[in-house]
Amino acid sequence: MNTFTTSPTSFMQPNPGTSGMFLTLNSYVLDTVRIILLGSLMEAGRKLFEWLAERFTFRYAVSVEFNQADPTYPWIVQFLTHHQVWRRSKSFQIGAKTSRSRLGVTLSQKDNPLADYIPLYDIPQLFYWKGYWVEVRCDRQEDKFSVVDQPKGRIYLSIFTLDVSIVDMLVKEAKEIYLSASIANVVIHVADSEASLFHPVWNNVKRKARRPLSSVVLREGTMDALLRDVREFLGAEAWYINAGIPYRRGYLLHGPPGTGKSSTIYALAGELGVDIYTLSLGSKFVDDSYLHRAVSGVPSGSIFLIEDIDCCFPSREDEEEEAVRLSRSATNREQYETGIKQPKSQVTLSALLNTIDGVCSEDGVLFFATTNYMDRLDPALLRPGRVDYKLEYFLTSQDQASSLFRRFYPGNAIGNSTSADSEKPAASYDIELLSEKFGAGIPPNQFSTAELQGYLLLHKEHPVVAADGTEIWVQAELAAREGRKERERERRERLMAIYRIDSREREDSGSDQGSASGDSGVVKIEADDKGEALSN
Ligand SMILES: Nc1ncnc2c1ncn2[C@@H]1O[C@H](COP(=O)(O)OP(=O)(O)OP(=O)(O)O)[C@@H](O)[C@H]1O
Repeated sequence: MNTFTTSPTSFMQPNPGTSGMFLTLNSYVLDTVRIILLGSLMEAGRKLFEWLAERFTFRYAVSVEFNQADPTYPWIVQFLTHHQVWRRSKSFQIGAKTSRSRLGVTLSQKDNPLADYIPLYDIPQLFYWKGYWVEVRCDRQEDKFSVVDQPKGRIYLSIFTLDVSIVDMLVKEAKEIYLSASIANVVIHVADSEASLFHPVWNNVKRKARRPLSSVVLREGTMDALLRDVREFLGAEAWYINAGIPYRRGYLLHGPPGTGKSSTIYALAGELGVDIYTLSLGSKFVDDSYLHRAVSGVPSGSIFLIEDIDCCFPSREDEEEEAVRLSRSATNREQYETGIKQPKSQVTLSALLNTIDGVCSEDGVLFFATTNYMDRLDPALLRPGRVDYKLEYFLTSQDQASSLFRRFYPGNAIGNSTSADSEKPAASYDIELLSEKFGAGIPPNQFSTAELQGYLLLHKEHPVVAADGTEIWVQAELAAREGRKERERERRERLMAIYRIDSREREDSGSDQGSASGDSGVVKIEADDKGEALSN
């Protein structure tokens, strides 16, 4: 009967299997808790350290941010390159060299490699500069709020000092290093894309090789006078301030296309070592607000250049008004063929005048504008104070043609003819004589320097051929020009005829059918002449 006896205490006694499991579980839990606690403590410690470091940086460091879309950005890249801060980076993005500014440093400046090496790290680096520790960090984060395509890079510097003026010192040094590094180039900042309200507009940097002033062939004394004027202005800041006159000066270069207006400005910028900031008023995205922001971003001591400034005022020109009237009855194709243009700029005259007045511009900016159509410009734009110096360009004189020739064949003062025709015996030549021959063959005030340059380029190895062929080339060019003029005149006449018919039809809109059909017949004849349906 004792078969099924159970001791009442058997429940109380630990079961070795269960208790082992319980203990193991217990130790797991304890370990986990310990690990969690340790992890939390470490994380808290890290956060605390970060917080303290941040507090320390905040309290004892001056922090600055450089945005890739801002002109100061290349200065700071050059500065960091100069101090070899990027050297420690082991991770790069490589991009083919383009004119576009990017967070790029060439590893070896001597070899001028074909790619930009762009450091990718965002771990802060420390370097020592003039007795200060400076922390540098860069990133290329996407700007989620930007609706337009903007360069994304940023560089952050923290200088461990309480003296804010050290930033000035650093930026000044950065600019000096940048200028001396770009001494062989003219740096051109172009506002050539949309920019949201919160972004700088100068987001494209190009470099052009510096061009000597003497390479621009102008009338005697023209370049010297311009250079003297600009230098005088740059040295007269105190005078302007004392006299209470805004410290700015406007230059308008006007004349036919291809006579050297832009070349003058680029050569001048190279000579003075100043950057050019340029935009086109004809760009779709350039409106009053854009112009205002652009000019506000031009640093003192730079050139602000607007090329073809006349595109702001098409309606002020009589011929254009006539053309717009004509366009009412002309098809799109005719508008295209006859060069009829709709107003090309969204910038209003008052915004442009405000800009030039210096209301929103930096003091010490040299304002340059070019135009092929001086007479289209509003007189308000031309008044002294806005445009202080007007320089007219002309088609080439015979002297200019000769000196262009001499510039074209340097180092060939006397030599042997390298005639294109290998049958001909080589003959010796004198560049001075050839240049005179060339100059004498060019009718004065008929050709632009760009046209002559185009001709000489055809014979860049053959000065004798160039000089000998001048007359034939001139005749051919003048004949081709006559042909173009004739065709243009015919197109205009056709359009005028259509316009007259169009107006008459509108006047006679209430008159009888017979008269209207008579007019339509004339339109048809015009259309047939042109080989296309021109009727309205
Ligand atoms: N006076 C000049 N001396 C030397 N080269 C010139 C001169 N004029 C024009 N050229 C050459 O012709 C080309 C066009 O010149 P540039 O752009 O300076 O003319 P522009 O007057 O500004 O023309 P546009 O009014 O069409 O802008 C350049 O390659 C330049 O080297």
